[in-house]
Amino acid sequence: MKETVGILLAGGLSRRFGSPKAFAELDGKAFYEYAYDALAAVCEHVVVITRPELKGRFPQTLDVISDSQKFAGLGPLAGIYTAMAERPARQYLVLPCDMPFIGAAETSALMQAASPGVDITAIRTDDHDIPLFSLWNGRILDRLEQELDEEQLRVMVFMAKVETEWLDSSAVGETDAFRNINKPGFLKGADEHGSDTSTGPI
Ligand SMILES: Nc1nc2c(ncn2[C@@H]2O[C@H](COP(=O)(O)OP(=O)(O)OP(=O)(O)O)[C@@H](O)[C@H]2O)c(=O)[nH]1
Repeated sequence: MKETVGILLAGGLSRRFGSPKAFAELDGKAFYEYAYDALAAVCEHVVVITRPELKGRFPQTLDVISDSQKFAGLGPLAGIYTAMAERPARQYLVLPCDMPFIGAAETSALMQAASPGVDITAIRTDDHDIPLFSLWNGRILDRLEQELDEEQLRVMVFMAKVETEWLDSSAVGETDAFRNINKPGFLKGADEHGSDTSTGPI
């Protein structure tokens, strides 16, 4: 079994962004490539979890899978579940495709700062929680499936039910690194520090 598998979440609808965020570009590099590089720097393997219609847009050299039929398109928690179920590992480092300012420095700092033995370690800035940049223990897979079977799809609700450690973002990186880009305007105004924490089933 692998020690750490990276889960690159790229199966959302990107309604607010208007086109699939994974393929949006910043300085000529696709968002998903930033996330992939940040995960690959510290994980033995990276799996991209996306929608069937987007699979062919990723390079064939990457390990790209779709949400399991049972929970397809039900949000990030469902994506994390499928990746965990299909790629057994002791732990998983999760990163969404819309946080292009997270790099190897931040993924490695999160891995080092996480306490051993907790179910999930995630980041909290002064003004918001970042549940999707997080480290998940593989032993919670059954619990996660149970939750989805009960149609509980919210990441934050799941995190409250298991042992989640919230790290202050200052232990992992500069506040600016934790911006997620949900709307194209946030990218254009990158120096305005725009980001949006309002989400669907998170
Ligand atoms: N695999 C998978 N990933 C998802 C799913 N829903 C959202 N994500 C990913 O989770 C992260 C956060 O998603 P959001 O920004 O909340 O949702 P979104 O659908 O991408 O965007 P909006 O339609 O604007 O809400 C992104 O990396 C998404 O690609 C899903 O059903 N399956």
